[in-house]
Amino acid sequence: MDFIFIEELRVQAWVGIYTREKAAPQTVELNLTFGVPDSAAQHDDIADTINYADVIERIRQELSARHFNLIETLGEFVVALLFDEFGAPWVKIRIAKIGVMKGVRRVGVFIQRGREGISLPDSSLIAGPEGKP
Ligand SMILES: Nc1nc2c(c(=O)[nH]1)N=C([C@H](O)[C@@H](O)CO)CN2
Repeated sequence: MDFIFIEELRVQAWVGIYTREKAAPQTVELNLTFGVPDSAAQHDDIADTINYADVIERIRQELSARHFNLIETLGEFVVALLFDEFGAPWVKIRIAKIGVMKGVRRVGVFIQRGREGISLPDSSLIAGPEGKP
């Protein structure tokens, strides 16, 4: 398995439990890593892998179209999108709200999951930006 990463993807999302968060979207930052077949590199063919431009477009579309109370629910939704629509065998995702609380730069959720039957790689090999998950 190879891994595609997408770092510091900023998306407008409807998320939060407060009235102001239900009235307007806010910027969330996503860091994603997902598995792709290493056979894609051998064939040098986009048809054999997951097109990361399509992933970014679908995340933007979906997050602009629905509201989530919890950042955890939003995170699980993106994981399900990668599994069900793109067939990713393994996903690591970190989603953060930016500057929503005084004295806190980012707050959010981190989820790492393999599809049923897919064993997890050693996570130390696939650290996110600056070594963060
Ligand atoms: N575990 C969580 N706690 C909180 C969440 C959340 O999504 N998961 N959300 C909020 C508010 O929406 C907050 O972001 C507003 O500042 C509070 N706690």
